[in-house]
Amino acid sequence: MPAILSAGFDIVDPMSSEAAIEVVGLRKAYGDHQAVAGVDLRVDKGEVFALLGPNGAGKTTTVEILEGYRRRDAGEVSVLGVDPAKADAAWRARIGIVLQSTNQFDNLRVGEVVRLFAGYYPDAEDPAVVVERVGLTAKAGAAVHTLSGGQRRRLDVALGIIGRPELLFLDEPTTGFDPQARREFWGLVRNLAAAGTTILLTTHYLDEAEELADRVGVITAGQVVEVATPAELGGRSQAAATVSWVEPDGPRSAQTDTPTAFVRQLVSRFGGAEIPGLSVTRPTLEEIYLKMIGEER
Ligand SMILES: Nc1ncnc2c1ncn2[C@@H]1O[C@H](COP(=O)(O)OP(=O)(O)OP(=O)(O)O)[C@@H](O)[C@H]1O
Repeated sequence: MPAILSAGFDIVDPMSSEAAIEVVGLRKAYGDHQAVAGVDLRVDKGEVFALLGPNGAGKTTTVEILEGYRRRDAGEVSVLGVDPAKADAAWRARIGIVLQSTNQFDNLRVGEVVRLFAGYYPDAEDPAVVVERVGLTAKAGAAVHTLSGGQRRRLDVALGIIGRPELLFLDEPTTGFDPQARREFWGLVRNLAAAGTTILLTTHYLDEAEELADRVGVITAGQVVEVATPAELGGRSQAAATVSWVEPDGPRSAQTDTPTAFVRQLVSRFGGAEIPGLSVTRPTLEEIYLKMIGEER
């Protein structure tokens, strides 16, 4: 070994130094069923990454292995530079997990539960600040069992972020939220991301993935079939556009790779006048995603 390394320097691989999560060839079977069948994944530090996939695709199994809650059968896994299967309390304090609600703290008050969790971490955030960030200040003195479903989920998020995690796991975080609560929650996630927190999100809401994620990974049948930005997934950015408009005798639409040229022709045909009902659309993330998983099934 060169002297410089034996003198206590770490070997830093420039390719992996900015990865929060690196997974190569991850496998996990339950009995005969191969739930995770060779997953490769890399999430960069500071990134918001969404895992998408149909029910039973292997998302939760993968995430639980990354969280250190489930053993793998094979593969290499590094989370914040540590193998979660061998992780200790110091590593655990660096990650945040938003668990599905338990009934354990039902009789405590919101502020009390957050303060209780703050005591588990070496460098916890001020509980009152976290309660404010998740929009529960007005409920700080309320018993947990009196919260609505959406308020309860915000409390789960508060408990996930109280330890100032470098990496936050959010498993289907807005299930059961009303539209306004979802938007407020998205704002909270954006603020966390802006402050540098890496976030791994699983969701069945394509609009949520599109709003929040820098990149999405689609898992089907235990394998990652594509990783891309929401704008580029499944060739979306190159997909044909649909131009729609209304002629005197009824609505029309056309698919085209050159919508600008198409609209220019329409403009000249309408003599420069306003074209009734004109719209130009590309496939939504949901349409692209459903096509992708339909092809995989
Ligand atoms: N503890 C377990 N024992 C046996 N089989 C399991 C267990 N947990 C998950 N499975 C199976 O492994 C497969 C992957 O499940 P997993 O929960 O990882 O999928 P998922 O993508 O998270 O699905 P969902 O979107 O429904 O949450 C499924 O077929 C599931 O039935």
